[in-house]
Amino acid sequence: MSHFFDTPMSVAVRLRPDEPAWSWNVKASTGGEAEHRTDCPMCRDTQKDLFEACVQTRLKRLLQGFDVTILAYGQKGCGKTYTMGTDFNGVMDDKVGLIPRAVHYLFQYISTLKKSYTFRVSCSFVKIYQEELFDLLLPRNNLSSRLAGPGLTELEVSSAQEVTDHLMRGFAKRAVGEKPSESHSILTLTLVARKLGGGVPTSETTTKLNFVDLAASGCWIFGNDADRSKGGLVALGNVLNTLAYGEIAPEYIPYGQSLLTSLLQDSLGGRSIRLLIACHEDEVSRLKDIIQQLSGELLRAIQAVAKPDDRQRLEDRAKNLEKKNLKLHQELEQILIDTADADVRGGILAKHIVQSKTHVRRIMTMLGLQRQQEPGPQSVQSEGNQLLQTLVELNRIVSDTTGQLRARDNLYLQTHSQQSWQQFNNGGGDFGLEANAAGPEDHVSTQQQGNDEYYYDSA
Ligand SMILES: Nc1ncnc2c1ncn2[C@@H]1O[C@H](COP(=O)(O)OP(=O)(O)OP(=O)(O)O)[C@@H](O)[C@H]1O
Repeated sequence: MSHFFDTPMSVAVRLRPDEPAWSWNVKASTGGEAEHRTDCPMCRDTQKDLFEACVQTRLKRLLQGFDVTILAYGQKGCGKTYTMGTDFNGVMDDKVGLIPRAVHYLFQYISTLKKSYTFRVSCSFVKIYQEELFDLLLPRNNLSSRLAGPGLTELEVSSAQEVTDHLMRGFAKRAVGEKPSESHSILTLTLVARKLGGGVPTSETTTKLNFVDLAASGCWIFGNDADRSKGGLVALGNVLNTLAYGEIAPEYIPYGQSLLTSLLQDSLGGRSIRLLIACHEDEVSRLKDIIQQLSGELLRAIQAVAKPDDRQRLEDRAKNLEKKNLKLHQELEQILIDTADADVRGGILAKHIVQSKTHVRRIMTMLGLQRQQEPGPQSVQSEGNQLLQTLVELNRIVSDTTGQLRARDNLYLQTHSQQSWQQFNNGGGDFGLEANAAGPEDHVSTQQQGNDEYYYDSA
């Protein structure tokens, strides 16, 4: 925290330490007629830093006759309770908020002044929910009680721990019935200081220290009355705005607009020091959260209305078919290596080619169906074309291999025939006519394997 102006009305902006730094000014406008602008320090500091920079010095003003009111304002979950320490759990660690720190500091401070003063400190703790006041310190039951006549419980306290014990008990009651974010809570310490002169009191000063953990708001406190349902927030804004004009007679300050402002009347105007801590969540983080939330909702909506994804299914099917075809191709190559008989090879080749053609036709049929609904996905077409290329290549291999095998067989037969004829001519004679009937030319087939039927027109 850089610096802080000790003025009657101050505004501090609190950002969580993990949020990115950003600068801003708070502008409190009253309809354009008067304008009060406060340069706010960056409050991404620790609880300790915040306390030391903003609260500590103000506590000393209590003994100078000033009421001190510290208010935490902001949207739901932005750290009002954390900042105030209203949810204190009894452990004084780094995370402890302003209230426990302040009461410890205050009791330590007044203990150093005992030679010149006597002190009486009392504590009250209330919540305001929908313009009703609930006493959080009534000892007789565990629930907060709506006030009806007798007035607030004020418990005398002589140590910081007594105050924090009351705070913890009261906070537990605050949470009963509705969410803490829907109610205001006010912890008030009333300090009666009697100045000693010659061992006897010579003067008496009564001052109040208020910690106000406001209900969550969705709007900035100044100049926006959209949040009227939160009751006191708008009234508080009106009071603070009016006070910002300067010297104004109390009857013109709209304290009566809400229970909150009525209760705090003495501590908001006159000789009071007010600190409003605007707890703020980072806008970028908030928008990111919204985007994430909307993305999730969109996805869920799509899943709810979408039919099964045919395109994906077709692509998966095409890939499976290509894998099968590749396997066939590998088997074929192995057969070509292993098999010596040309006719057997030819038969197996023909079978595989038929299988491959079947696969291709199935893919093409699926793609054709898909195209009737919308343009076929490029990836599926590309799969189909690749498979066709494979088949064309396969066909070429088959033709070449068949041709080579036949040429070899023909050569063999020719040679064999020539040998036979030679043998025959040389006088073997037993199979001469048959050998002539099955002349070498008849074994040579001119079978052609045209490629045309494998081409797929992807247009
Ligand atoms: N500056 C901070 N550093 C670390 N944690 C924080 C800080 N501010 C808030 N938190 C954490 O964020 C959570 C919400 O904070 P908190 O309850 O104080 O918000 P709130 O404004 O009081 O909420 P509500 O409006 O619901 O009452 C808590 O778990 C709190 O510990």
